[in-house]
Amino acid sequence: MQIPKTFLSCLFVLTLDMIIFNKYIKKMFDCYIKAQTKCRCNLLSFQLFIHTRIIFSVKVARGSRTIRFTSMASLLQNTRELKTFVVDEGHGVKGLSELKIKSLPELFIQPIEKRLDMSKVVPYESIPVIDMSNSDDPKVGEAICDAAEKWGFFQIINHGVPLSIIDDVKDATHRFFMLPPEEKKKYLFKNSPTKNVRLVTSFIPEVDTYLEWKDYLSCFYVSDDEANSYWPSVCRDQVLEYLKNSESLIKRLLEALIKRLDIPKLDDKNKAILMGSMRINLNYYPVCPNPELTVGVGGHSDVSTLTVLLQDETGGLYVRKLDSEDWVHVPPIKGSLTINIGDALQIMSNGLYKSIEHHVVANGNKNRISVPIFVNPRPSDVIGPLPQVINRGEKALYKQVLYSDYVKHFYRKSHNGKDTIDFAKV
Ligand SMILES: COc1cc(/C=C/C(=O)SCCNC(=O)CCNC(=O)[C@H](O)C(C)(C)COP(=O)(O)OP(=O)(O)OC[C@H]2O[C@@H](n3cnc4c(N)ncnc43)[C@H](O)[C@@H]2OP(=O)(O)O)ccc1O
Ligand SMILES: O=C(O)CCC(=O)C(=O)O
Ligand SMILES: [Fe+2]
Repeated sequence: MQIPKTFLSCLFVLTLDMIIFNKYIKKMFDCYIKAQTKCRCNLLSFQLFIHTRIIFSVKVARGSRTIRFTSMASLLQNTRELKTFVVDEGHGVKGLSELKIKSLPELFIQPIEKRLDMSKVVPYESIPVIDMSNSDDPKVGEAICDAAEKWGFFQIINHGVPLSIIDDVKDATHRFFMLPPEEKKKYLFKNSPTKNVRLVTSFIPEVDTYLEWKDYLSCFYVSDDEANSYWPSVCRDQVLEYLKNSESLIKRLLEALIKRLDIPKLDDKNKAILMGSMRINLNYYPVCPNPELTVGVGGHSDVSTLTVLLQDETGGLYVRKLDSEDWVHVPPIKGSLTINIGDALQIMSNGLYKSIEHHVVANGNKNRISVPIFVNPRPSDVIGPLPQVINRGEKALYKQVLYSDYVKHFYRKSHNGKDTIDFAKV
């Protein structure tokens, strides 16, 4: 097979002596030719490591056949170059983690106050675990409302979402993140054909001064047709199936929660404001060289009505205990789901239910995934304390706000504990 002409116009950023270079370039061309003839890949990415200090990153794209050689030292020292590699080229922190770097680049070193202080973790406390097998039983409903008031977080077992569907969505998450960067890059906001699907590293890399050690794919559900057209095909069916299978669970949870707000049932009107839109994220937290210096996700509360969180068996999610400096670990329980109240429900319940700050630590040994379903009002809804709550004679603690304004406010700043809700305070 012929080597394409454009191969000759390569960009070299070399810190290598030419003898080593010649030896490895020959290997790379061999690899390229083999892969082109055997696999018929559109896009290939080879990364060869020499010692652990130098990386050759060879990218061969059908449209723009380019080869780029970058020294690992230069990549790690130059924050702009590193941000481009991680954020803009589809490598993500996963790509960085796979370079087997020995120490965390400065870009990811979080100020000490943003990291979780492990001395504040209390091992003897845990969030409630609720068995949902008999969810019509008033005692189960009471347990859900108590947990939402006192903890804002609880785990559920026997929730009715089949284990096979849960396993499929976990596999699908791994499949998506295993895609080569050239493939994942298609879902970066700047390339995605829809604003409802976006692949991101950290939280808001444009705003975060120090990046978080997390990649995520965020999909806002509009319709099956839209999902079929735009969601990544390697995970789309499993993610949709998981969303569909969670719907009845979400309704049962909301039905239980609104009873304590003097709302007898979930009708079309309150259903729209409580669960009118869904966003599902696939979170990937790769192995980190210095987990103690960074965060997976910094302390934040969700802006949802409620969140249904699926975590794998790794652990690492911590929840702040209500009105306290203590933190509690959420241990993985096989087949369980974690539920947390978001800001929208804290606002609608006039503070009865608590949207609690939570935090994910980075891990030095294992890649971790999690899949939150954010159950939300519709962007066009105006939210505020519900009339049924105010009719009980309570003073409104929150203003009426357009939900999309609230969410945009959340997405314009880095994580900072519970500060988003100030936007809606009276
Ligand atoms: C991601 O890491 C996280 C997430 C979280 C917790 C997340 C949640 O609780 S998600 C629940 C969010 N709620 C919804 O998505 C429900 C309703 N959706 C909306 O209200 C709208 O879709 C919208 C988000 C407001 C977007 O409105 P629209 O005007 O149609 O769309 P855009 O113009 O594209 O976006 C406006 C604004 O928001 C930014 N943005 C939107 N989506 C995302 C996203 N997925 N990731 C990052 N940023 C997003 C966008 O950049 C725009 O900003 P401007 O400043 O340019 O206005 C907890 C912890 C995490 O680490
Ligand atoms: O990964 C986790 O366990 C939690 C993630 C999270 O808090 C979020 O995506 O909002
Ligand atoms: Fe969260």
